[in-house]
Amino acid sequence: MSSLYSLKNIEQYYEGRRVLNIPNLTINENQIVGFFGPNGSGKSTLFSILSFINNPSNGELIYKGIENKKLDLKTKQSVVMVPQNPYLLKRTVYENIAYGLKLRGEKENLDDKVFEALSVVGLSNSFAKRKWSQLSGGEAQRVALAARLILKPKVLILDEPTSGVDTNSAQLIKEAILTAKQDYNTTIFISSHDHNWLNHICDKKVALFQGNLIESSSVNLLFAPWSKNENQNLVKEFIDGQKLEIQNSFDKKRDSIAMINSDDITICRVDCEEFNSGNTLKGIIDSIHQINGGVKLLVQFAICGISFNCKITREYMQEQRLLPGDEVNININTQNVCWI
Ligand SMILES: Nc1ncnc2c1ncn2[C@@H]1O[C@H](COP(=O)(O)OP(=O)(O)OP(=O)(O)O)[C@@H](O)[C@H]1O
Repeated sequence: MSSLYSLKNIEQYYEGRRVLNIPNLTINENQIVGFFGPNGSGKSTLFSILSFINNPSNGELIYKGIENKKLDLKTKQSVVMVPQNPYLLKRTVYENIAYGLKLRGEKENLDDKVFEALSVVGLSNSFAKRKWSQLSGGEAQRVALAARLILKPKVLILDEPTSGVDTNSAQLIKEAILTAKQDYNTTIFISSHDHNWLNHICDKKVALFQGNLIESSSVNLLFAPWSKNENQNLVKEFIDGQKLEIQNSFDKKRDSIAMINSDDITICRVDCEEFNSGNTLKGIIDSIHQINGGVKLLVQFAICGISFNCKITREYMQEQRLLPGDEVNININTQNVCWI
């Protein structure tokens, strides 16, 4: 797999304030990379740099081995973005989808290409003649996506593509993204607050916090509010009364965010007796799916609605008879927690 992007010491400043700081990031071709992090963490800023809309204040951005400032227009045009609130032209769906190709003077077989793009996003041909104003939020989002997919881009950047869409549209968007990866060899970057949806689609997940890249694989972020116990350690109190005490956290502020590596979490069936630590909680498995080419399984589970993940082997899953919907014991080793 060859590297498509290489970022070194990338910084973005707005009004004298640094909002992005990425010492090193390499992204390979034909990957789906998910970006997540709280509001204002720098996802859109990073996307505007990766799509060559903005030049970074400092640092080196290399795309296909070429410095960003030396890229030609055609190469830059092969990277397309669907922004958070995509704008549709006040015209028909057909004209919206055909617009990019027309602009590039590629008018051959336009009808077929528009219908193919519609079908990739799960919309029938009858949508072609609809006006932009006759679409639901989820349909408008998919039309905006179709308008980029028709260009068969080298890189497709999607800024929160599922915010405000229903589960059916989210599923259709997911399928369209996978088609782009498989059939057009597109590399895809997606930002989303929906960890479960991201886990099902991404080859790699990257967390951003206050402009810093935190982790490039599965990570668990536990946000405020925190309470303090008698040892002055921070304690997360879940709504059903369960508590998670973070060891050696007496010097941390109550608005801190705990970062728990998924390797520090072990799950076990309810009848398992191997845990004796006080930090054993109960949760429900949401999903189990393959990562790292099937070598490991990522288990997504929730403790009182708060999502976590950990990694297990297939053998462990079979031995423990773990399935989505199961209640499990969750042991969290809090000795290695990082704070951000
Ligand atoms: N043009 C701008 N001028 C000044 N500050 C900006 C500008 N664009 C973004 N910022 C600031 O940069 C920081 C990062 O913003 P950005 O939009 O990249 O975050 P985000 O992670 O995409 O957030 P969200 O999840 O809310 O979309 C924020 O503090 C924001 O206020």
